[in-house]
Amino acid sequence: MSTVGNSTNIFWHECPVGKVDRQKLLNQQGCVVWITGLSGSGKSTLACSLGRTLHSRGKLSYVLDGDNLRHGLNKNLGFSPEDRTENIRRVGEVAKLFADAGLICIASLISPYCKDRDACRALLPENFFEARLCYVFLNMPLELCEERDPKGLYKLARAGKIKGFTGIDDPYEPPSNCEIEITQKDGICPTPNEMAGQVVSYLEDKGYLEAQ
Ligand SMILES: Nc1ncnc2c1ncn2[C@@H]1O[C@H](COP(=O)(O)OS(=O)(=O)O)[C@@H](OP(=O)(O)O)[C@H]1O
Ligand SMILES: Nc1ncnc2c1ncn2[C@@H]1O[C@H](COP(=O)(O)OP(=O)(O)O)[C@@H](O)[C@H]1O
Repeated sequence: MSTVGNSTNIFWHECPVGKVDRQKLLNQQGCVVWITGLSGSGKSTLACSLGRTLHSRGKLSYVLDGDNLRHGLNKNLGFSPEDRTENIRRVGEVAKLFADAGLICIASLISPYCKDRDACRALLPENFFEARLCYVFLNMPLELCEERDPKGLYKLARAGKIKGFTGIDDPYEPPSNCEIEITQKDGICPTPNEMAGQVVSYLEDKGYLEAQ
């Protein structure tokens, strides 16, 4: 019996079918690929490209996209620092469940604050064989993201019509400890396929695309 947060008198129930059994069934290892970067840096594009590549190789993945989750699970959250922290915490917990289910979970959120990303890392500790987290920093310059501006949000933020927009009047704290960093080469952004290839190579090297 234990107390966790505000939950008192709670019990943990173990099920007979475990993560290792599920991983054998799927012939892969559950893990979390967490894509972080500015709005417009290409997070959703990479997430979809990676999901497609893994699917074509017979690997089961699921995309948790920040924008999409704000249509449901996180629809009561805004963009204050506290709400962003709660957003990342919830998605971290959901991603952990997906990884435990044996899936390759692709989380794609701005996740701008170091402390929130660190908290997710603590949730999925590297040395704990049941959980794995790989941060992918989509390190694209603000100028490029602003030039792309597919939703017109930078324009609204510059005009003062959106307050607290990441990169404009709310900070993006670049990660110093990410597993993969994707940048422009000679001023050219890698294609979505190339970006996905970089992540797939990492997953292959780690052995995550085979059962344990
Ligand atoms: N103030 C502000 N700052 C940043 N982004 C904003 C804001 N308001 C709305 N949007 C839209 O919300 C998307 C980001 O949601 P996330 O859940 O990924 O954000 S966060 O991780 O909680 O910071 C983001 O989507 P992406 O462009 O895909 O990143 C925007 O479409
Ligand atoms: N590797 C890329 N090369 C060229 N354009 C890209 C690339 N990745 C994304 N884009 C374009 O940039 C814009 C923003 O991409 P998106 O995936 O929506 O970013 P985010 O999810 O980070 O907001 C879209 O119009 C998309 O087509």
